[in-house]
Amino acid sequence: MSFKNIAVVGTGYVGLVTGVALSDIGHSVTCVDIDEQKVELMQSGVSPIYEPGLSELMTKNIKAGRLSFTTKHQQAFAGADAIYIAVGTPQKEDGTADLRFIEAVADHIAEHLTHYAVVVTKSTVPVGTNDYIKSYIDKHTDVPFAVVSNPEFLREGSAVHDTFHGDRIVIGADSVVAGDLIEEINKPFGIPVFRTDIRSAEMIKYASNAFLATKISFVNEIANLCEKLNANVDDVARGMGQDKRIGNKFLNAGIGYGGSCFPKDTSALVQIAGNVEHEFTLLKAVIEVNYKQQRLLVEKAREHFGSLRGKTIAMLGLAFKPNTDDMREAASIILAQELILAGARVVAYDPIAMENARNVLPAAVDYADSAFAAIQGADTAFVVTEWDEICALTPGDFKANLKEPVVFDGRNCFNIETMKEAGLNYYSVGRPVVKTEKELV
Ligand SMILES: NC(=O)c1ccc[n+]([C@@H]2O[C@H](COP(=O)([O-])OP(=O)(O)OC[C@H]3O[C@@H](n4cnc5c(N)ncnc54)[C@H](O)[C@@H]3O)[C@@H](O)[C@H]2O)c1
Ligand SMILES: O=c1ccn([C@@H]2O[C@H](COP(=O)(O)OP(=O)(O)O[C@H]3O[C@H](CO)[C@@H](O)[C@H](O)[C@H]3O)[C@@H](O)[C@H]2O)c(=O)[nH]1
Repeated sequence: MSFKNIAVVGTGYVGLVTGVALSDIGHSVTCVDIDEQKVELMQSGVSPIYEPGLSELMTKNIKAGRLSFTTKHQQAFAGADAIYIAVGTPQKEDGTADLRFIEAVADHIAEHLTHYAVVVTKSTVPVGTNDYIKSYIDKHTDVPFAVVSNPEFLREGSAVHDTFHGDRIVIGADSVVAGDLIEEINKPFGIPVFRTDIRSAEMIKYASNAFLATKISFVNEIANLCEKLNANVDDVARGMGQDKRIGNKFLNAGIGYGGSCFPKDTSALVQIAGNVEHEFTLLKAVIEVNYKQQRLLVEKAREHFGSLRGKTIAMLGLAFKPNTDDMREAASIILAQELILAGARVVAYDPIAMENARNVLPAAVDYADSAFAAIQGADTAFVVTEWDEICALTPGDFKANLKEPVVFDGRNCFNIETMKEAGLNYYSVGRPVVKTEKELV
């Protein structure tokens, strides 16, 4: 195996983790980003994002001389065998993918490419985008190059683990030689490789995310039914999941999916379908179910209290999932907005995402230093993200600190029986409501 020179463009969750992992398996990697502050941090060995295990691996490979950072594309591309594109493809107002950052990278490649290299697209891009990138660069340079689609499947919060232990690596290439190079680069990971054409690879990414989002909205609809029929969705999901054809993953009912991928990628796929005059009815329903689900706790609290005006609500967990500092499309944003609009006071806490949260939550939100501090003196608590620290609160903690013994749990963190024994009113998702004797009279 010969190690390669690799440039990675964009050092977000995908680019930085990819660059660090590729250097760890032996390649010589230069990461380039336009954000000077970020690059300065990374040059000093500090990761600008929170991702378990990333900092350690970063420091190790910088020290080994295999990993460096720059703001200069020309420097990163010099001598590169492969140029990985890992910039953002956010959602535009109409739901389509914004390819501005991809086009900017294509411009850089056209300007600075001096020798044959394989351009590898890691970013999630609509079907046909790699063809567009190819023709875009082609128009501006005579230097030969190939384009390969290599979509990324890592999850935030376990990005390093997923990169080393992924289920598959998808390589979409029209040039066999270029596909072979990317397969060779990835060989040390020891992960099964799936080879296909470029457009199918692009579609695999959207189809995978849309399918996972569908699983979540499906189980959430089952949860809503369970509430009306007095069944328990946790048991229903466990019973369903034992059928190997269904599988037990991604069947956790709750307040829906957030994050930087599912919301934008499901919307983009609806648009991609629309562009070829296909109405993706199923996916539209998945999105609609999620919209309602993200607002569920406010509805439940309104039903319990009547008015929320003047109530103080401890919001426990702000990131879109545990083990990340990412606030993109987090349910906490919607919940905080709705609560403030209803005249409530919100006291928020998250172990890691608080700094990012301050930039996106309404200005009226107050912050606490711990989960425990957040519930002290609050009327009620909303469990929004299932961080260990939050799930470690005991029913006794809630009972002793909340003004009213009522908890709204959006992630089914707590045991119904123990909440009942502690004398709490406890609302979760798709499970029987626990009401104190007093309430039931
Ligand atoms: N976040 C995830 O978990 C995840 C997983 C799989 C796939 N993806 C996809 O990967 C892509 C990247 O996502 P992300 O979350 O890592 O994005 P991000 O927003 O966290 O990071 C993008 C980075 O690119 C940099 N950048 C923008 N333009 C640049 C340019 N011209 N040159 C150099 N750097 C530039 C930005 O400064 C930023 O640091 C998206 O298409 C996303 O859909 C994301
Ligand atoms: O059973 C479940 C599983 C997840 N979620 C929610 O779904 C969202 C997304 O979770 P997860 O998929 O774990 O995190 P992401 O980092 O967004 O990862 C998804 O999006 C990435 C970006 O495309 C892909 O690479 C990954 O494969 C895909 O899992 C979060 O809000 C979770 O709370 C549920 O509500 N129930």
